[in-house]
Amino acid sequence: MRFSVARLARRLHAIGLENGHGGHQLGCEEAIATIKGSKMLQNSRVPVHWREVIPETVTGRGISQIEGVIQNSKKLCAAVQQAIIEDIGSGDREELLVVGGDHSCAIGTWSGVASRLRPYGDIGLVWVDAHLDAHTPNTSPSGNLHGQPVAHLLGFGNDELSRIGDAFPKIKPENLVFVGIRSYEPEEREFLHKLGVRIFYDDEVQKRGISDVMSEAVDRVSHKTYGFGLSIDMDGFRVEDAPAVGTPASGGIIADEFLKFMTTHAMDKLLVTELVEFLPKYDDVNRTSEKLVTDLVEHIYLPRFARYDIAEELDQRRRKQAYA
Ligand SMILES: NC(=[NH2+])NCCC[C@H](N)C(=O)O
Repeated sequence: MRFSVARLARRLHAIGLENGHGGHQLGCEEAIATIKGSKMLQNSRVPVHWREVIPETVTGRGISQIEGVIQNSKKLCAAVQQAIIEDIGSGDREELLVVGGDHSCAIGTWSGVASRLRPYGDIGLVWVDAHLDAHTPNTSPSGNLHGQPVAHLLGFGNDELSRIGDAFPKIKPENLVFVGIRSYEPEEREFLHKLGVRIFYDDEVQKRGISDVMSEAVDRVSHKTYGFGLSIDMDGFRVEDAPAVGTPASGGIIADEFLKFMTTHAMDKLLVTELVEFLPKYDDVNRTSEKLVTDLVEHIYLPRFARYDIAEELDQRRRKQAYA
């Protein structure tokens, strides 16, 4: 049934988690309201149907937010599981987008997807980011939970957080790849290297180009899996392409080339996309980050919805400054 017939998906369903207290700076909790109200996104060719928006539970800042993140992760996981029960985000007709929030939301998102699809197979994950986000509470220098989702998804760290959805690790190291990495602490790099996780650092991306790297990344996470997820942190892109972030890092992915890849590579096994770390109050006068969020949604999903080759049309739309 899956992947054997042409996809005729018609709707993009979205789940939002309004979380921000896992971040280094506050403000990502405002991303859902901005994206929901975005005229650019409403005028895009991929209308978003909001299924559910989950308010954030706050218990503190830094590591004191861990109780809050446990609550938020459980709620987001349940919402994602329910969507997949309804055949949304499971590789069939209906597509699922999860919007954060700070990147700690990834624990809820991918725990929901992995636990629900476990009877069918493992899931893969492409983690597009400037950061590795692979600390445990013991190694994190900042205590911030947005720097810790990956370790928990691999089955390490806080017991409650690593057992959201079910008691098993959510991602196997061989089914995880990072793209665009350029800011991390030695402990998290060491941890991932020991597990044998493939990391495409920013210098490799600069050398090979994002298209070449992404096609290898997608191949790797598709190989032995039921399907894969895409977790996109806005700070993975160059600051000029995505200014509205709380932890910017120099270098980064050229958004235009990333978007072009999305229209030229089939990504048949993509299950769910997650967009995180958009911090609206830092957007510029042209609302460059809001435009990139819109472009990402259009470039990832329009090719999946259209029956004809959409690459050229998207190319033209991207170049048009009409939104600003
Ligand atoms: N999702 C993010 N923006 N993560 C940034 C993490 C920064 C740093 N490695 C930390 O643990 O605090």
